Amino acid sequence: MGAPPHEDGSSPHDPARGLELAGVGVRFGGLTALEDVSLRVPPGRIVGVIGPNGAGKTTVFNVVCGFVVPHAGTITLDGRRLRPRPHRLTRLGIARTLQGVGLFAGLTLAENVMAGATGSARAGFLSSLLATPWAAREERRLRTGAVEILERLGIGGHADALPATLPYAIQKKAGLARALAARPRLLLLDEPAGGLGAEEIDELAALIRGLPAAAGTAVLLVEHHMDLVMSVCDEIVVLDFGRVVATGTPDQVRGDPAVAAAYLGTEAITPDGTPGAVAPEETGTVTR
Ligand SMILES: Nc1ncnc2c1ncn2[C@@H]1O[C@H](COP(=O)(O)OP(=O)(O)OP(=O)(O)O)[C@@H](O)[C@H]1O
Repeated sequence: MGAPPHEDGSSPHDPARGLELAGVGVRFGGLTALEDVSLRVPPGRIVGVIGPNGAGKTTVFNVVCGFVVPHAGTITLDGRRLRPRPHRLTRLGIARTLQGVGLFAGLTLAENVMAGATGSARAGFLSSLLATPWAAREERRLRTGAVEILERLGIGGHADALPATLPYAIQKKAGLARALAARPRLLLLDEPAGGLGAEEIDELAALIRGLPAAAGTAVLLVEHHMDLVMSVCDEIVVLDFGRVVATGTPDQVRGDPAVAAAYLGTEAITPDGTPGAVAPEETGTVTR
């Protein structure tokens, strides 16, 4: 057994723990967005958060990023209490992709990824300002690392292109590359399938599946697209009205009556993530 937790809810640093939310509660005025939410994302694992509209998925994402401060509970990363601030995430070992793309429009893909590695959009300024051999070497090193990541995601050929000149799916991958460049302990993926077609989502799923095992990264995925969630996640946490109603493997969650009840009475969620009145027995999907 490990050492006991500290008074503030944290434990001694333990890189095997990953992200943990314990008893997290969030209120917006009189509305309870999260109530007693606990979940764990161990290193090297992908955990998905799903739930009907308004269930609290984005709020989970926002408390981990520091956009929303919970009134109750604790958030720890590798045993250490997290008090996240959006501008300090890189330093805390956290990277995130955004619902849209969020790349710097004036920077090439490689420069965007370099910015992800340094936590600053000023990649390239260093050598132009200092003009020292050291600064030039450092920039070459960053660029080599950036191009390697882009190649790993299959978009190395676009390293010198500006985002707006590329298809949306490539821009989304570049957003992922930028997040990976920070070598995060925790990677937060916010609706990565948004705006992509079925084939592009399959490709993305394959990429996401390959991420954490290689780097030991903990991945938290918030996503509406059931097929992506079911195919990439090791574990799924289901929220309803801000509470965890089920946790388990994709198969366990699919067959859980509490999950079906949470989704009951609203549109069916089909495997391609589109709404439609499809019976669960026909599709093997969760309906609400
Ligand atoms: N900034 C805010 N101010 C007030 N209420 C909010 C705020 N953010 C979220 N809420 C409310 O908190 C609840 C949870 O919202 P949240 O966006 O986390 O749900 P969600 O599961 O991500 O929903 P969706 O699937 O529609 O994106 C909802 O009732 C929502 O209206």
